[in-house]
Amino acid sequence: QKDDSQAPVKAPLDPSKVLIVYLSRTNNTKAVAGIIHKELGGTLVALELEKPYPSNYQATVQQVVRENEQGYLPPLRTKIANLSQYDVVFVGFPTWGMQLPPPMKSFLKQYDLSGKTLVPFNTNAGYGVGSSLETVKALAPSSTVLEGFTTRGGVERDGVLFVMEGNKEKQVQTEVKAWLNKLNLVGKK
Ligand SMILES: Cc1cc2nc3c(=O)[nH]c(=O)nc-3n(C[C@H](O)[C@H](O)[C@H](O)COP(=O)(O)O)c2cc1C
Repeated sequence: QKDDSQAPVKAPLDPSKVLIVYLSRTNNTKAVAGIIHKELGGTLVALELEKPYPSNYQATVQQVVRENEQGYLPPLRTKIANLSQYDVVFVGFPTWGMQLPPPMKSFLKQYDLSGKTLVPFNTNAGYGVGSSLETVKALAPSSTVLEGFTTRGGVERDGVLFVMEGNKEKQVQTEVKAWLNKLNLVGKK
C-alpha cells in the first residue's frame, strides 16, 4: 500500500479569499457565476458601467466595434473594495465581437491582480471564446490564469436571450462542478 502520510493535507478553499466578477447583459453568464458561487461561496460582483450600453442589440454591437477599434475602456460604476484580500478571482464574460468585452478589459486594466489566480468563464452564442482568453492573459501578465470554462449561452441576435434553465441549467451545473474539481480549487470536505 502506498504511504501517503507525508502528502500535504489540502486545505479547503477559504470563501473569504474568492471573488467572482462577471459581466452579463442577458443573464447567461450571471447564471454560470451563480453556479460557481453556490459551489465555492465567495463575493459575487456584477460589473456595471457608468453609462450602460443601449438596450438595442445592433446599437450595442456597433458601439462595441468602435470601442474595440479605439481601445476605449468604458468607466466602471462598480468599485471593488479590498481587492487585496482575494487570492482567487473568477472573471466571467460573454464573447462580444469574438473578443473580451470592453468592460472586462476595463476591470483587468484598472485593478492590480498580480500574484492572484484568475479563473475565466464564458458564455457565447456558439462561435466560441474568440480572442477573449488570450486578452485576459495579456491584461493580467503577473497573474496565474487557470483553464477557463465556456458554454453556449443565448443568441440575442436571433431573439434568444436567457437559456440557463431546465435541462440546459442542469447540464451546465454538472459541467461547472467537473471543471472546478479538475482545477483542484475545491478542498475535500
Ligand atoms: C454586443 C454583442 C456581441 C456579441 N458577439 C458575439 C460573438 O462574437 N460571438 C458569439 O458567439 N456570441 C456573441 N454574442 C452573444 C453572446 O456572447 C451570448 O448571447 C452570451 O450568452 C450572452 O451572455 P449574457 O447573457 O451573460 O449577456 C454577442 C452578444 C452581444 C450583446
